Amino acid sequence: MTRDDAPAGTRTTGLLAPVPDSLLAAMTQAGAPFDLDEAVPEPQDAPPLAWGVLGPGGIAAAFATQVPAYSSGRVVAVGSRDLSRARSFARAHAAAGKGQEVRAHGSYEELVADPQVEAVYVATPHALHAEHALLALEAGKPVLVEKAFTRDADQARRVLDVASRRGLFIMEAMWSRFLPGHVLTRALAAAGVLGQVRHVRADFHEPLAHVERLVRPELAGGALLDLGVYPVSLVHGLLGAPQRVTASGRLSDRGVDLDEVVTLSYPQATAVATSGMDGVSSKTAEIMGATACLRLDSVFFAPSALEVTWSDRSRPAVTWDARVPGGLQFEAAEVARCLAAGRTQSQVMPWATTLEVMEVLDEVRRQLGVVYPGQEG
Ligand SMILES: NC(=O)C1=CN([C@@H]2O[C@H](COP(=O)(O)OP(=O)(O)OC[C@H]3O[C@@H](n4cnc5c(N)ncnc54)[C@H](OP(=O)(O)O)[C@@H]3O)[C@@H](O)[C@H]2O)C=CC1
Ligand SMILES: O=C1CO[C@H](CO)[C@@H](O)[C@@H]1O
Repeated sequence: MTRDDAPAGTRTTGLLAPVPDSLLAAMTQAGAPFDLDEAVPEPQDAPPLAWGVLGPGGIAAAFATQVPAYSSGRVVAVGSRDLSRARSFARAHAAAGKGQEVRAHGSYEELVADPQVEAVYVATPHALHAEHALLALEAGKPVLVEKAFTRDADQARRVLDVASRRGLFIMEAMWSRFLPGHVLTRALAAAGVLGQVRHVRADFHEPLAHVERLVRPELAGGALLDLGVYPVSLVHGLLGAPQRVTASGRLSDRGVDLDEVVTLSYPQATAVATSGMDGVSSKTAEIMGATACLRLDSVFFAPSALEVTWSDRSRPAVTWDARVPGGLQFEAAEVARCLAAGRTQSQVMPWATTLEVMEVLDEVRRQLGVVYPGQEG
């Protein structure tokens, strides 16, 4: 089905503009007709879910704004190390709570024990994700853990092992994967619309060297876990786990990575993922196939537009305005759907994907010589 019968802007929780018929037709010609409604279900149609936010920082505020605004989910509680911070977050987000108060807890332990909380969103610095995910799992709660999933693959294995043993849902909050622009990108590549994918390039550099959680090695700072995880995850979503990883980059005086160039090699393809926290980049990505190139316009991890250009110059380029309001509602809706279906992992962001991405990040840091406190032995 196409969206051409829906005036632009009517599907305000999903798409602002319909996908061009020419793209959908290219997919059908390639033998894989694409049902956008099935691939990107409306977040408003997901089962309702009551979230508890663990760590009321910057992204937690975006989550608590976007999830109630654009999906059937709502935030019912927040936990902070400091009750006054929890209270002020709860006040700020009460209006979005669909008539329900947001309960403020002065500890993470109290948050995960709150009987009204059906799922926990871990939004703390990278080094603490494992500890906080385990806290929620031990309390019997399903968890959505901000990216990067954990400090390293060892921690990821430990967390996934506990989720598996307890039969509880857990997912890395790699929100880009659930955005319509990324779903369509993967579908176009998988259908062969671009020809065989030969090369992927993506960059994410932003001047963030003033951000405390990114400069501190004990919080697993550095560009890679914060920014580099996006291009690496994009490449993984298209090509899977690489055969070989090579990396070079610069380190700060405190020993975190300021930037990196990561090359991922596959039998039939290559990819270059770059990231950095002391420079500016276009934040674009290109997927270069044998017959066409797909460009994800800035920012590629929440694309404003997708453009396909063909090697056959007589074929007109196709551009789609891929913007959506919010963005975090898509991953939250996926959690709600998985829980309603009794699943412990998402098929879009499965545990194996998270682990393989973490293994790439580990290998990059090994080659750069970044060792976080606690990893020495
Ligand atoms: N999906 C996205 O677009 C984005 C994702 N992120 C991810 O979200 C996570 C958090 O990032 P962000 O919101 O920017 O971080 P912030 O620094 O804004 O917030 C982190 C929160 O963690 C809590 N915390 C617990 N222990 C510590 C500690 N030792 N030091 C500092 N804070 C601590 C704090 O809450 P309190 O002390 O009150 O309990 C704090 O508010 C990261 O994993 C990051 O990669 C970040 C930005 C965007
Ligand atoms: O995920 C993220 C998205 O972009 C931010 C920068 O603008 C990052 O700091 C953050 O962790």
